[in-house]
Amino acid sequence: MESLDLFLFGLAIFIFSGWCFNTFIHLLSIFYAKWKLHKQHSETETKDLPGISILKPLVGIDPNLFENLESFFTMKYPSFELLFCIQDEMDASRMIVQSLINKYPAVDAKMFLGGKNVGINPKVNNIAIGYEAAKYDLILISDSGIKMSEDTLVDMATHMTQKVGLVHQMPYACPRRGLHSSFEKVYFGSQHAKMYLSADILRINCATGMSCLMRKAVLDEAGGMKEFGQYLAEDFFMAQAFIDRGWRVKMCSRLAQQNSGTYSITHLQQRLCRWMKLRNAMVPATIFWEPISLCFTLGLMNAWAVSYMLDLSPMSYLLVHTLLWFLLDYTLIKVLENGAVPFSKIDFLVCWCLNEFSYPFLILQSHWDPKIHWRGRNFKLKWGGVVEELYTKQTV
Ligand SMILES: CCCCCCCC/C=C\CCCCCCCC(=O)N[C@@H](CO)[C@H](O)/C=C/CCCCCCCCCCCCC
Ligand SMILES: O=c1ccn([C@@H]2O[C@H](COP(=O)(O)OP(=O)(O)O[C@H]3OC[C@@H](O)[C@H](O)[C@H]3O)[C@@H](O)[C@H]2O)c(=O)[nH]1
Repeated sequence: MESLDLFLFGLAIFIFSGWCFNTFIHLLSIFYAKWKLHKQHSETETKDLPGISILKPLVGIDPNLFENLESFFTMKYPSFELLFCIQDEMDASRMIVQSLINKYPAVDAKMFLGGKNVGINPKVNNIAIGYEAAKYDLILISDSGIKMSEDTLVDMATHMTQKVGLVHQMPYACPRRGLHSSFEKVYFGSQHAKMYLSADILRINCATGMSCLMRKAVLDEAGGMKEFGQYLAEDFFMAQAFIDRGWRVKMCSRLAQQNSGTYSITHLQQRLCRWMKLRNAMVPATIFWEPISLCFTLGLMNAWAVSYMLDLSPMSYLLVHTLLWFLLDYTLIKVLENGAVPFSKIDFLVCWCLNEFSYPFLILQSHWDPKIHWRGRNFKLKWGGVVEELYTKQTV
């Protein structure tokens, strides 16, 4: 009996320490975001910045594509080229790109059609020709849904100091209409931001590939696009290749403004579930840690722990815990917004609850259905992250 008591007491201490650690990284991420993000750059900083080849993989169109791509033509940066990689020759995005090239003749922009089969990852295949044609030593891979502000490239390039090999942007979202837009902001501005910022402080590889500036020579040394095309999470393996070679991977001070015109809560959740499947295969420790780092799971576990150790009411503890977590998340999103949050506190509460209650089901789904569906294609992931494509039998 005594040894069971000892075990339970030890377990309660362990859970309580996990809670303290989690609250510490929550606070740390807020202070780090306040210190790191939204830095201004002087005019003199922009001088002597190196040229950048920007790779834009495109497949299909959405209502905001023109606006998003146009933001690349209007950036303030000494020298850059835009390399639009269009997966399918008949793709409607071709017309949008052509009209922008005509509208901004002074901008160095080219189009590449059809990609090149270097592996399984369709995004990597799509950018492979543009990658080979890139004329600068730095390349920026930037997804189609990203909208750039005028000074983002300057911010990224100034982070590319001597020891740094890869500069990435933390994912966030532009304000759009409807609750689903607020939901996207709440997810990326709270749960995701806390982990992403903490990972950057602790130098854990967490780089998301939607906006990544990289030294091309290092990618070439690692095997080029052929090497990364075998993985679906090419972003994780690219960042790892830099770390393995002794380069620093750094987050910059501008957020990646996702502004796709096609968005809904279900669409976002399916995307998050796809990312979760990638994480489960590449970093299996997250299978254990991710579920218990959620507000209600950690809260319930710690409610038992504190009631066991201190004879506190688990219910009142759970209420205080949830309120504290909620307030920390709201503070974090305010810091990311660098001003007022563009929706009401009630909307925040609704989206926050929706995310906290639905996320455990996404975790279950990621294990239940391990196949990956991405833009109409199906893939099977192997442990380690290597992927193979699954084809559906066509019956005539
Ligand atoms: C009691 C508290 C313990 C805290 C443990 C936290 C474990 C959290 C696990 C996972 C959440 C990470 C979310 C990060 C966003 C990654 C987004 C993503 O999946 N992107 C993919 C698609 O672009 C990409 O291929 C993956 C890149 C990296 C995945 C690496 C995951 C490891 C993350 C570890 C984060 C630790 C945070 C620091 C906590 C101490
Ligand atoms: O078949 C495809 C799918 C996607 N893509 C391009 O890849 C980019 C990202 O696509 P999506 O927006 O569908 O996907 P995500 O935002 O979830 O991508 C994210 O997760 C998977 C990683 O490999 C990516 O680096 C990351 O950005 C877009 O620019 C898209 O045009 C292709 O070129 N071909």
